[in-house]
Order: sequence, then structure tokens, then C-alpha cells
Amino acid sequence: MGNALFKLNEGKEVLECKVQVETEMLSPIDLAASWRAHQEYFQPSRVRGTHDVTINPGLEGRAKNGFASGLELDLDKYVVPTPNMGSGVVYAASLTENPRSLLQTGSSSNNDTTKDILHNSTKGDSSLNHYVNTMKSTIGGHASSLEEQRAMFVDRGVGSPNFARPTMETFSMSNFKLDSESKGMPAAEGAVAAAAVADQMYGPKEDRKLAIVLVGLPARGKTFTAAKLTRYLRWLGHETKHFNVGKYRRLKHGTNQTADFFRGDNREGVEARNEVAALAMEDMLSWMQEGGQVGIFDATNSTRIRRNMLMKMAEGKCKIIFLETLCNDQDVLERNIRLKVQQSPDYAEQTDFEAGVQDFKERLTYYEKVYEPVEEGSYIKMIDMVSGKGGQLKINDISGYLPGRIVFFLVNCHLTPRPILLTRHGESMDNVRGRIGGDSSLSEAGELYSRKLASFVEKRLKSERTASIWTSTLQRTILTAHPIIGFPKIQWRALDEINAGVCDGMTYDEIKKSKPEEYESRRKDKLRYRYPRGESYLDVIQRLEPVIIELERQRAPVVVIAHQAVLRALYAYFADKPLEEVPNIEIPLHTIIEIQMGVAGVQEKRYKLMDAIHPTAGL
Ligand SMILES: Nc1ncnc2c1ncn2[C@@H]1O[C@H](COP(=O)(O)OP(=O)(O)OP(=O)(O)O)[C@@H](O)[C@H]1O
Ligand SMILES: O=P(O)(O)OC[C@H]1O[C@](O)(CO)[C@@H](O)[C@@H]1O
Repeated sequence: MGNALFKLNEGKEVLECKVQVETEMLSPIDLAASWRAHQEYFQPSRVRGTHDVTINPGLEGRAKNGFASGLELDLDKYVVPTPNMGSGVVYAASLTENPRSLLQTGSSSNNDTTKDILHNSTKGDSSLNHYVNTMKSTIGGHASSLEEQRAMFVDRGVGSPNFARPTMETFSMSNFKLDSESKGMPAAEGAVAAAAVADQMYGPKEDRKLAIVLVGLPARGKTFTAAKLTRYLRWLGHETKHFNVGKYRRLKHGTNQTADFFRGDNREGVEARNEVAALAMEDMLSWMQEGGQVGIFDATNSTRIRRNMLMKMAEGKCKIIFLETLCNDQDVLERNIRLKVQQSPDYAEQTDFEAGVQDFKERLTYYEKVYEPVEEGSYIKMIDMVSGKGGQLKINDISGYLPGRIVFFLVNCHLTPRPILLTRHGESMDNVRGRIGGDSSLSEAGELYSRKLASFVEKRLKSERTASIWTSTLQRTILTAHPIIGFPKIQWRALDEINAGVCDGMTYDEIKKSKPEEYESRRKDKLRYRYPRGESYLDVIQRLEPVIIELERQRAPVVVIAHQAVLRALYAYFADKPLEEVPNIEIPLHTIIEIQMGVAGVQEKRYKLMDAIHPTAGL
């Protein structure tokens, strides 16, 4: 227990302040340092008491601040290069997993189960058996024990050395093996972590491994949905991989199959397609043996016999949930087909676009002849979900933590094009001083940025009267939003900056000097490191999940005015960045990152409205 009495002589008035902190880590020196920082920079908040939601505030913003920002009329003058998402659209299937056995030489395994299953599902064939023999990489026998170890404890942040890790002695459940040395801790936190431990304790092995098997006619958004779901689950810390059978087919049989290859009475074509489907399934199951948790199996899987083959292969190894995409909107389908012919490697060499469209439509008719909608097992049917209104999900036999979250995510997704504008608050007084956290107001440069931002929003969203402005509850974001008028403003506690705990208000140098072990822990593992009485990046990601769901659900533009760590986490979701990279993503001050959500997936554009005046700012 730490007690301190602070006296402040403000002229005649003496302010006394008793501080009592329950801590074994905050020394009186620390307390004095943070009190001094607080005193030195404390300014009463200028926004305290503003409502969490303000709808269409009056013109005071314009009258008071005007637009002394003098933005150019042509916003493209502010466009700066995007670091990596690029403006070109990459074909989603190309980003999926590569076939193991097609890329590894010499690896073979006689997987009798697969041979029998394939034989029964396609009446056997010599080339088929030969092919099966070249299948699949070896399965690491050690994997299951490694996999067992991975899921047992969740690293609640490598934080202060004072938080002892549980040891075998303190952990009574005999069936857990503590592996405190390896970094094999799940990169999960919060709800995900709790579920992981619960699954480990109670869930049968099959439930802990989940295969989402896509079903649908071509151009129904299977790959699009598979890629989006993969991105969401990875962002939450679930080991997730996307396996696309079309990619396997192209690698094994080339990219110039005409529609005939897909005829239901083309025996060779059917066998070839089943072969690569089985190969992809083998690879996915092998990966799960090595620790993978959620496999997204992306193919048409258009017949019961095919789906039965997959269920037999998965028996005892993972739970299968079919995810069927259905679309009855002919305009959407026509657009999809044209997008496919534009983007798919199947038509990369097709010089006559319309001929390509005709060939794809012919392929479609062959699939329609044999298509059997899903009626079996656990399934989710997405029906006309494109626009975000009027569509629906039909589910059957869905239970458990992860399937429930997947359903909730999918029911909120749609393809209505809209921009999401991400920007940090204007430069703050603490940015200038290099101090972290806090609730400081804006510097002069930050106030100038707030006016430029208002002008930018006015121009960029002038035709969007249903847009909204989201801020955190900290004054530097609320003040940045203030000059924007004509749009509802919403304060999210979840958008508050990462909580630096006992380091709040300090500079990185002060932390390095007064708390070297904390500084070093964070340097070593910035993703999982949790400030004492504060947060880790994994904590921030978990608290941002409802924000992501709401951003997916919105059909109108949203301007998110937040903070460096928070925007790193949000950007990582849209840019599908690996979790390990999140804590170091560049999110410069006075720059707007425009995420364009639409029918071709996620694209990015950046506008830099001005430089940060102070070189240390934006740390
Ligand atoms: N739920 C959906 N319903 C209808 N169209 C969708 C849906 N989701 C995405 N789309 C649109 O469908 C287009 C094609 O999607 P995608 O390439 O994923 O089709 P696919 O079903 O995987 O086709 P194929 O089986 O030929 O690979 C996407 O560019 C997207 O605009
Ligand atoms: O994780 P990092 O790199 O310390 O960045 C987060 C920090 O960035 C800031 O938003 C600005 O320095 C701090 O308030 C916050 O602690």
C-alpha cells in the first residue's frame, strides 16, 4: 500500500491531495514522477461533459473555427503512397495456401483412408491411385503434443516479472503439461483466450479443430467470404488458414481449362477435381495436426457425394460446418461473373473478354445441373447477403463459442461499397513532449489539422449525408472532431488509446530509466506485453472487436478519429496484417487512411493533409 500527501501552493490557496495506491510496483519515486508529469502538463479537459452522441451539431463549429485550413479543392493533391495494400486488387484465391505435396519433392505417404474414400467417391482410377501416392506431406507425430501444449495456458501478457507464471505445482490439472519455455503460447487474449482454455479443458479434440467448408455455385462469393472470415479469425488470434481448391487445380492441371473440364459427365474432369479437393483436404488436416485451429476449405463442393468424401476424411479430426452462399439477384450474378473473368487466372490468357464471360457462363450451367444444396450436417446458409439489407442467414445444428462468433460476424457483413476513413487525432501537447497516454489537448498544429480535417470531410463526404464521426472519449480526438459539422458524432470508450497503466504520462526514456525490466519486456514482445495496471496490444484488439463488427455492419461512410495503437489494430484487420506486426505499423499523424470496402474486397488510399510540426511528435 502506497500513501502520499501532495501539497500544491496555488498563490494563497494550498491544495492538498492524499494519494493511496494498492500496488507492489509503484515506488514513491514513480509516483512522484507521474504526479510531476501530471502537474506539469495537466490542463482541465475542454470537452468533459460532452454527450457520447451528438447529432448534427449546429454551425458553431464552422462559425467559430471557420475553415482557415485552406484545403485545395482537389483532394488528390494530398494523396500519398500506400505502404503495402496497393491500389490494385489481388485475386483472393491467389493469396490462399499453397499445396504442400505439389511443392515438396519426395514427400509421399500412402494414406489408405484417403485412397479408399477417393476410390468410393469417384469409382477409383489408376491415375487417381497414382496421384494419391504423391499426396500429402508427413504428419509430425510430435504435433499433437505440441498442439496440446499450445492451448493450455493463455499468456496474460509478459508484463511485470512480479506476475509469476503458473508452475506445475500450482496447476492441479494433471493432464496439462506446462511448457513455460517455448513461445508456443496462443497469440490470443480475452474472450478468445478464455474459450481456448475452456475448449482445452472440456471440449473433445474434434470440437477444437474447425473446418468451415464452403459450398456454392461459381461466382457466389465463396472465396470472397472465405478470405474475409480468415482475416477476421486471424485478427482475433485464431490459427486460421484458407485452402482454395481452384488454386490446387490450377497448379496441378494448369489455368486454361475450358468449360468442358467442368462437365458433370466428364469423368476425367470429375476425378481430377476430386483429386485436388482431397489433396487440399489432406493438407488442411495435416496442418491441423500441427496446431492449426480453423481451416477454411474453399471450393464449390456442389454435390453430396463430394461433401460426404470430405466428412469421411475429417472424421475424428475436426468438426465440419458447411457455409453455403446463395444469391438470387441476377444483376449481382452478372456483375460477379464479369469480375471473375476480369480477375481469375483461369482467364488471364483470354484476350476476348466476352468469350471469357460466355465460357464462364457455360461452366456455370454444368455446375447448376449437378448442384445439390446443403441439407446435411451443421450448416450456415448465407442468402442474398450482398447489399446488407433483406438478406438472411439460415443455420442448422450450430453450437459452441467459435461457430457462434462466426455466425455473428457473417450476419453483419455485406458488400455495399463505402469508405472508412481512419485518422489519428491532431498533434497533442503530449505528442510534442513525447509523453504517452494522458488526456492532453491539441497543440497549435493539432488544432490546424482539426480544421483541415473538417474541410477534407466536408469535401470527401459532401454527398454522404448519412456518414458518422467516431472518436474515443479522450479530448484530443473529440477536439479534433469538433470543427466537423453536419454529421453525428459518437464517442467510443473502446477507441481510447492503449492504457499505459503505471507508465501513463511518462516518456519512453523515463520508462527505460525507472522501469528497465518493463521497458525490456515490452521491447521483446510488444504484442503480448501488458503495462502493469494497463493493457497489451492483444487486449486492445479484443476490446476493438465490437468496433470492427459495427464497421462491417455500417452501409454509410465512417470517419474514425482515434489513436496510434488503436489505429494500428484496426488497420491490421483491414490490411490482413499478421498479429506480430501490429505494434509497429506506421500510422503517421495528420494523415487519413481511406479503407475502401466494396465488391472487389478491401482497397486503400492515403491523404496527408500536413506534416507534424514537431519532430518528436507522433512517437
Ligand atoms: N455473399 C455473396 N453473394 C453474392 N456475391 C458475393 C457474395 N460475397 C461476395 N460476392 C461477390 O462475388 C464476387 C465473386 O466472388 P468469388 O470469387 O468469391 O466467387 P466464388 O464463389 O469463389 O467463385 P468460384 O467458385 O468461381 O471461385 C466477388 O467479387 C464479390 O463481389
Ligand atoms: O505502442 P506504442 O508504439 O508505444 O504506441 C502507443 C503510444 O502512442 C501514443 O498514442 C502516442 O505516443 C501513446 O499515447 C501510446 O501509449
